[in-house]
Amino acid sequence: MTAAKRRASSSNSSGSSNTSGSSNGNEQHSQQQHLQLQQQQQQHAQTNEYQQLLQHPHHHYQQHYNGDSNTSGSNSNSSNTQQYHQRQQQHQATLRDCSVKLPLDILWLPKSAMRPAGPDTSPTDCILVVGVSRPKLAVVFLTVMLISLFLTFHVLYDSAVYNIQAAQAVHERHRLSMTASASALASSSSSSSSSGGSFSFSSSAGGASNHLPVFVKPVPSSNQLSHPMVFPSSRVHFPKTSRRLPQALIIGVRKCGTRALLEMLYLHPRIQKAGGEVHFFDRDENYLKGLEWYRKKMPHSFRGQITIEKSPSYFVSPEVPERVRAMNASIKLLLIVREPVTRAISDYTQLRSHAATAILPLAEKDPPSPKESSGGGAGGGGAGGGGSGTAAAKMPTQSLLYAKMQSARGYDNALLGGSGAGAKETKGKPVSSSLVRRQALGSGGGVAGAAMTTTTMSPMASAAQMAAKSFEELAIFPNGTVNEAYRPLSISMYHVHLHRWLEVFPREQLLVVNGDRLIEDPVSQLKRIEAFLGIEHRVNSEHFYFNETKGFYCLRYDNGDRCLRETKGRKHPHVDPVVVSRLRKFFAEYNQRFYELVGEDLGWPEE
Ligand SMILES: Nc1ncnc2c1ncn2[C@@H]1O[C@H](COP(=O)(O)OS(=O)(=O)O)[C@@H](OP(=O)(O)O)[C@H]1O
Repeated sequence: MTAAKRRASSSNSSGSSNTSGSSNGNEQHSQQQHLQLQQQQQQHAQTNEYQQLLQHPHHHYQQHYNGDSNTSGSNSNSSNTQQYHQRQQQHQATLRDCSVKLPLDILWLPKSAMRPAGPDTSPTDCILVVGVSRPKLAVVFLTVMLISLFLTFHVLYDSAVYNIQAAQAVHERHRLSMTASASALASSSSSSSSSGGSFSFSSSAGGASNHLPVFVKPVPSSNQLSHPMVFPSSRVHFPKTSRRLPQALIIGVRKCGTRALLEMLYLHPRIQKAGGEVHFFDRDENYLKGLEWYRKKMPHSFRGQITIEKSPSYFVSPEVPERVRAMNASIKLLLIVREPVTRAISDYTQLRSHAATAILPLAEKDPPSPKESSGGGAGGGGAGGGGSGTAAAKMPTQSLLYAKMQSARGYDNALLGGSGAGAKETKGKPVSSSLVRRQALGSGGGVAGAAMTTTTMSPMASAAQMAAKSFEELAIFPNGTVNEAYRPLSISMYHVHLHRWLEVFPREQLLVVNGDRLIEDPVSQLKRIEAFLGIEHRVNSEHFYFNETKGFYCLRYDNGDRCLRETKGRKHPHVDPVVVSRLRKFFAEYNQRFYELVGEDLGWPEE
């Protein structure tokens, strides 16, 4: 207690004794003052004790305990003393531990060190004085701690964001695959003929994204991040997905296993695929829509993934190589080939199947008039062609089927023996074909094709003929010569088409995949392709199992086993071995030229 306060206290107390009997009011007043004074004295004593404690904590602590034992007076005994000593030893051990381990001197204060913050505050408001012996070190220490905390948080945040995005991408991949399957079912009649019936079970993204139902929310584009960022994106690169133009193309050949190849490659985590055949480079109406249109047909992919699209008709369309180079001169090209005669028979089998499916429903109803169907093609009849849009709307099924058949005729009239008006394309979108024929076949082709024009024959008759003719009839003329203009045969003249590609792209940019080997031993072919694409070897035998019923390898994805659809691996019709032999001899020379171009002998039989 200070001297001034002591004086005030004594004068107050003497004043109160002097006036004690004078009046009740004075008495109450002096009692209040006395109480206040007592409180102040108490607080002052506590402050002194606290200051002593800060200066001599050990000493004070001892006194504190001593005081306790003194108050208990005669009750103090040996067990109390023992307890006290034990507690004191524990306490001192704590002090020693802390001061040794840390670079800072930390003073642990007992609970009794907590004191009211000031005379005006309530006893519950306490202050704790923290003393730092080395303030600079403490600042560094605290800063390091704060930075590590921040970085830890940041790393956790980033990994959470990454996981969310990755999950979204996987979900999107699956969702698009499901949607594509659904839309493929819905539009199978209009698309299967044009895609050669090759729309697969697991098509995803790409063209399929076009058909997303309205209730499916699109994935936010790469440029819009749907989460707040700790750092600006220029400094931290979150793995983003976006639609990218393909870095690799499966350019053909039709019926050589292009779908199987794409699905097998899709087993690789670095590969993203466009689901449907986009036909960007070979169809003028698509090509004129521009690269942005094409890009939007591509699936979402992470940076570092390779987007692949396959449209087998690219291989045989003369304008395609230049167009592809204009998009990306360093693009990687995959060409899958198969023994040419088997390929031609496979082609014939598919064309005949399309013709048959086109006939069946039409036979039950009157065929639509040519006028009604004139605007159609695969896109369906209606207003665009000058036909009756209303009529088309009233008979969607019939129109669709008719359109499908017409589109099949575009290529499939080749089934009747020639290249025909629409022979260049495969999806009922006629583009000038004479040039193709001249380039591919020289002067020999087109005789039979010219004899059979689709305009002179009713669709049903045409389809019926398509379905009725045998492969032998179509491939070999009655005089025994080979019908080179027959489309399934002309496509099998690989060297003609490849020549055009190699005029535009260096040989190293093109990998020839053996389709016959892909059927028998997919892993060996995929290993080559992985190396060619510059991605690590990931697809192995665990990803496949042989399906006895189907007679083909089926694929093991993370979420289940799948085989290609039944349009892949159709049973081929029996073809007269004499015809097969005749055709093999015919192709022997062409095959040799092809081997020379690719620098590899694929060993196809010559008779
Ligand atoms: N694993 C597996 N499963 C099923 N089918 C397989 C497989 N691997 C290759 N193939 C062969 O692929 C042939 C179809 O080729 P494409 O996919 O290029 O046809 S299409 O041009 O897209 O229509 C198809 O031809 P066909 O047998 O004549 O139907 C198959 O022989």
